[in-house]
Amino acid sequence: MDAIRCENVTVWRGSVTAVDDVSLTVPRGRITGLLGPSGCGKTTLLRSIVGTQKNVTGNVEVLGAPAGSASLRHRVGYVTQAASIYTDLTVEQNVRYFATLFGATDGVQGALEAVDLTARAGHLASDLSGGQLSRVSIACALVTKPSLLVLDEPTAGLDPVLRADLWTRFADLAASGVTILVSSHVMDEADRCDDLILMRDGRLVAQLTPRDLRERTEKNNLEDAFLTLIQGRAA
Ligand SMILES: Nc1ncnc2c1ncn2[C@@H]1O[C@H](COP(=O)(O)OP(=O)(O)OP(=O)(O)O)[C@@H](O)[C@H]1O
Repeated sequence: MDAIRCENVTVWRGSVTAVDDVSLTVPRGRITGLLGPSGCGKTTLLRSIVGTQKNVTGNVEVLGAPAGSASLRHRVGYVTQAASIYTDLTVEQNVRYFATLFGATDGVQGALEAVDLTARAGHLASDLSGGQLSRVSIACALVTKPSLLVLDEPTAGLDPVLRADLWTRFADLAASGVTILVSSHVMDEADRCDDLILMRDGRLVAQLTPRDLRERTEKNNLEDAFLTLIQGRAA
């Protein structure tokens, strides 16, 4: 069974069709990258999948249940673009808070290690840099041990070493059976994914593997390949 099934999903935000008749599936236990230019509808689609988006038409099913169902709350982790943590708590207190809510306090140290924040565990979140705050958010999601982890541009603003570390961590999680859906507008991250969902102007451009994208467009560079795909569609 697929982790996510979207059928004819359309979302209006104000006068904008942020997601326009998108149908796709996300397989379990793999890393699926949701890629496309800024404003193409990635966040809106992710919000529809985790059940926080209003005005969604069509059908969104997650782990066999309708998106947003109460039964999914303990099974889906969502890391938003803006860090959603308590700035008056320390790094460790933030992670421990979410761990306690989900009955997973044994994973606190592991989650801190995964995002390389063990040395900052006792620091107040208000004293952290933007990149460090993002990493606390990721640790708060990791510690809940979700079956599906949805991450909205988690590597934005991180240095290349940390980005590489995080992608390795995502690969480890996927290998352990966790489904990962991760958005990015940086095409060089596409190579880290098993499958790609490419969007533009609210619409699904293609769903394929990085290898298929290269073969279909005869471009080795994935940024060029994406552009070629779009231009081919526009022609
Ligand atoms: N609260 C809102 N009200 C009205 N329109 C919105 C709102 N939020 C987003 N939009 C519009 O919906 C469209 C999709 O936005 P969305 O944030 O989903 O894109 P995105 O691909 O995630 O962009 P980015 O990569 O910059 O985060 C855009 O045209 C945006 O201007």
